[in-house]
Amino acid sequence: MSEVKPRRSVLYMPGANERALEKAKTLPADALILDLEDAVAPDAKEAARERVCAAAASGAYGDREVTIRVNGLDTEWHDADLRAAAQAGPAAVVVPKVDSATDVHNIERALELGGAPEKTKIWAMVETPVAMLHAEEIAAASERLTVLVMGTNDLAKELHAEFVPGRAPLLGGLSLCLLAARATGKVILDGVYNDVQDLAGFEAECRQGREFGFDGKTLIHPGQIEPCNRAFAPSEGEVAQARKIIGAFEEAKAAGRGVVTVDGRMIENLHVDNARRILALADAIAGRR
Ligand SMILES: CC(C)(COP(=O)(O)OP(=O)(O)OC[C@H]1O[C@@H](n2cnc3c(N)ncnc32)[C@H](O)[C@@H]1OP(=O)(O)O)[C@@H](O)C(=O)NCCC(=O)NCCSC(=O)C[C@H](O)C(=O)O
Ligand SMILES: [Mg+2]
Repeated sequence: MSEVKPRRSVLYMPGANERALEKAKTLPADALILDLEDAVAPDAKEAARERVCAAAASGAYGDREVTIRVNGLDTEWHDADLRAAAQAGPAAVVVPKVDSATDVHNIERALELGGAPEKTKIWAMVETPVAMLHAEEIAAASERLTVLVMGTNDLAKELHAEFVPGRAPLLGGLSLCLLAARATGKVILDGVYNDVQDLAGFEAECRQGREFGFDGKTLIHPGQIEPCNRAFAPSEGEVAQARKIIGAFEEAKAAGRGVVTVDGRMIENLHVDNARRILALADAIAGRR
């Protein structure tokens, strides 16, 4: 099994907000997105770029993966953002509104020309109707692309959709992107929940994302981190069940059988693979400082 990195909670923070950048050093998020796009006003873009790149290069964020979200491909800031990010060498460059494999190839080339280290990956935001329809070609476009990030605010805006509990208007797009991520072996993160005071609504959306198969969720406020970590981590019960399944299957295999029941349910090889994935994620979470 390839290395498992927990990406349960991935917190955006405005790149111009010095206090938030400092605060993030102690927050229990698995990853951070230092934002140069939506959360930064045009006049503050250049100062934010410098601040964010210095933060990403500082090594001051411990185990947290530090990424930089650059401005979109069609903006006046994009090229300079990518050049500066390539030099800073974050864990990833998060690129908004990626619509095609060609976009991914252009980003990849710019990172190479900018001298980005191998460790700097591409996280592509999928947040337009075109991206939903091109999700597979985007996900498959490059090995450097390791993560798809749902942009559900932009997607809702483009669809003229409303935000409703259960997210019915967005489910088609979410499913297409999940299919694309799993078909190509990429990680996929759910979109943000905008009401930072509605904990019950947030928890329900985390549960839905987990049930769908998302690896984690993007967040906008520190108060969302702990409930999100809980929602996307295997529970004690799930870990115990995974161990039971693996044990029972090993016994059956030793007795020459390829199928067994655990608590009345059929268990085959594929269920054991899933149980191993759960244990690997639980171990990776336990191994975090
Ligand atoms: C949403 C907020 C504007 C709320 O701000 P505020 O009311 O000031 O929050 P609090 O007073 O409750 O803050 C308490 C303390 O926490 C710090 N804080 C707040 N948010 C963050 C954060 N994101 N990261 C780190 N630290 C944060 C405050 O500084 C307070 O600290 P202290 O003073 O020491 O007590 C605000 O939370 C915010 O700006 N959030 C991020 C917004 C953002 O990044 N938006 C862009 C990304 S989302 C997006 O673009 C989605 C996508 O593209 C799509 O299409 O869907
Ligand atoms: Mg967006």
